Amino acid sequence: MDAEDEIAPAVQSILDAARSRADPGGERVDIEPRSLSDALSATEADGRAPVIAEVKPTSPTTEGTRRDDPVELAQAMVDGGAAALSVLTEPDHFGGSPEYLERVREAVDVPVLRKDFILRESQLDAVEGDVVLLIVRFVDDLEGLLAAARERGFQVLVEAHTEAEVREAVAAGAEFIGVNNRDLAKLDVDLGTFERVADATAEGTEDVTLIAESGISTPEDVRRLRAAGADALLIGSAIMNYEESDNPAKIVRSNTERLTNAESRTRDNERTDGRTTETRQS
Ligand SMILES: O=C(O)c1ccccc1NCC(=O)[C@H](O)[C@H](O)COP(=O)(O)O
Repeated sequence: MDAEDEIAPAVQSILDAARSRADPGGERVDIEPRSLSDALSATEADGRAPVIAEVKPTSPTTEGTRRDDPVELAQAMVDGGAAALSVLTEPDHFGGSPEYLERVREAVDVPVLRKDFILRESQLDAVEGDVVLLIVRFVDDLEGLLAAARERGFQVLVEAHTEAEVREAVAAGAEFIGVNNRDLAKLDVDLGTFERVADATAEGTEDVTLIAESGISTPEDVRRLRAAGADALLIGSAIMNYEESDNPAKIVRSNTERLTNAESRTRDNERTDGRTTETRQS
């Protein structure tokens, strides 16, 4: 898909900023990553839904900016049972920074995803993380960038929004594919996106870890997406929007613990769509 095809002005602005951001300079990173597969499997084995909890101070669809210490937030998310963390490093639209990621990764022992809009190889070297995000729609040479990320030791979460993008990600060799429920053309969120795309690509993604992204805010949402085939769930706003009377650990916990009794596991069992799969390891 053409990156400039139908895109929300806020997303165009994010892309423009990513294109004009100076290269980080310095050395090429060389990472010994914490395994995302192992972290997701361990949570699963513990009878909980694997949640990747996101530290996102603000976003184009959020009002205001949270000024909480990212390290305290991250620790609360891990205390709440997050299998892994995602940290925004995009500064201009999400209030993130590579330094936040560095501090968070030092403070926790779960894998940390660098959430940013990476368009070219040099941007991979801004900071060490365990996983980087590449968005199919925005990357010109997905295979090349995937290889460049892996050469540095990163695991890669390849983000898609449509069936065609998932197929592109699979063809490029992605092991982790995120299906974003947020349409970057309009910024609407529709959990049905994951359901439709996972169903349409069931044949072909058997060996892929599928992650449902965006718009997930209740244990019911988690159950619904797990039933549709999500191996893990990426949750940002629902945690970041916690009220003063609440806390992020409690919100993460509510989205994992309550699933213990749900009959929703997908990949290790016979799926409701009749697809039988094996336990995923990579
Ligand atoms: O979050 C946004 O408003 C946003 C706007 C434009 C492009 C990307 C955006 N978010 C990136 C993400 O992928 C989400 O932060 C992530 O999936 C978590 O979503 P949510 O739980 O809905 O915060």
